[in-house]
Amino acid sequence: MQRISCLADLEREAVDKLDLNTRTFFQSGAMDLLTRDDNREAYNRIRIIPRMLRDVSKIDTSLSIFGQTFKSPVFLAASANQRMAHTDGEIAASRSACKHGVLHVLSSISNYSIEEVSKGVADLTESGENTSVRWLQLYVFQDRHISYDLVKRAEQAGYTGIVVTVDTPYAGRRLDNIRSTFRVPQHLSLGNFEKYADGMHTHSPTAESTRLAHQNVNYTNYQIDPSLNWNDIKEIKKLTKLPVLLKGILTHEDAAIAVDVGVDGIIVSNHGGRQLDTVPATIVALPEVVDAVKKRIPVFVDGGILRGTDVFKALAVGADAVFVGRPVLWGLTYDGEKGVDLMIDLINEELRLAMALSGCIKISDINRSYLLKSDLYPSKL
Ligand SMILES: Cc1cc2nc3c(=O)[nH]c(=O)nc-3n(C[C@H](O)[C@H](O)[C@H](O)COP(=O)(O)O)c2cc1C
Ligand SMILES: CCCCCCC(=O)C(=O)O
Repeated sequence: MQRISCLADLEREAVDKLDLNTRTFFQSGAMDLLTRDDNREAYNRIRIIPRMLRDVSKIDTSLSIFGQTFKSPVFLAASANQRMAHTDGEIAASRSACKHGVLHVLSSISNYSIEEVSKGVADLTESGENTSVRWLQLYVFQDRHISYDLVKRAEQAGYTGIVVTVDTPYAGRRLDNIRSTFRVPQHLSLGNFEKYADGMHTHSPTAESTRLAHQNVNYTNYQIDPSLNWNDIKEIKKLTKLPVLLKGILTHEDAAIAVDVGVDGIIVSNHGGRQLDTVPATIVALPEVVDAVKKRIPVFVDGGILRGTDVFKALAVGADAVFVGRPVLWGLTYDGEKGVDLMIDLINEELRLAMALSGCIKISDINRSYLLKSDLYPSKL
């Protein structure tokens, strides 16, 4: 077997190990996969303009967000059902993030619960060497009590941020999942909802409803509430003292409203191309969001990030940090926690090298002057 030298190698190895059901769930995007693929291709079209002779013998990738320090700006995005990749699932991903001093976002639709993931990393933090920083990704369900309870449980279990996903009032039409009649394996449950399976919560997204949801293709059994709107965001803000971020913003108009309603951070995301096909690649949407936000709150981006140079480009445009989604699943599939360790090490090493070779010593040195201006897409402004 050849040595794994980059995240694309890791993806190839992982994909080889997966059955059709899991592989299509992880790889799928909406309709013709145009946005999923454009997320990557748009990074490839941007050129870096390097500077020389700047003593790059020491490179510092650390940064601070909401008063918390991280060792690298590459964070782990939320994805549902991570035990489909490896039996240790979300616990393995969170442990790896903790050891590397980066943030991990837990999906509402995780197999391990909010509390199980916290317990699963506790031994790493006991020595005081590591701090585990976890945020909860929140789907707002038709039974609002469930979503609000998830926020409270996250607070109690030591999570330090709430990421409300706003691009999923309905699931995107993922043709490969439809063709292969995607199913969550029978032995997996959705850890967060077991306590609501009491007959009182008829709108609880149980594992059974998830199975049905996938079979029904339109996923209505997930019970995500399509009536979600800006007033709900204000309610969620009132509910918690934790920073509340919106994931799925793609325009300067929505970014401006988000700042006005008091949101604490924005994740520019198209859900890895899984929702509305033909929306812009996220690196294309990023400049107008960054310009609208004017550094009042942090802006993050995800989608198609596979290389250290992609991370560099996103930071140069103005992202405070980036998230990787599928690469976490490739790492988990390849070798559980160790596979995620490998994924994080590889992309961090590439980022350090991209910084050194372009003459940037620390994260705050990276800015738009390091990108060829004509490669930055004209936004709709
Ligand atoms: C298999 C899979 C499951 C996902 N589940 C969720 C989820 O539960 N909640 C959510 O907000 N985003 C979810 N996402 C989207 C990711 O958080 C992220 O936006 C996306 O994967 C980024 O693109 P990338 O995979 O190209 O890095 C999922 C993505 C994948 C691939
Ligand atoms: C209503 C759609 C729920 C999808 C849940 C998991 C997810 O976000 C994904 O992309 O898959």
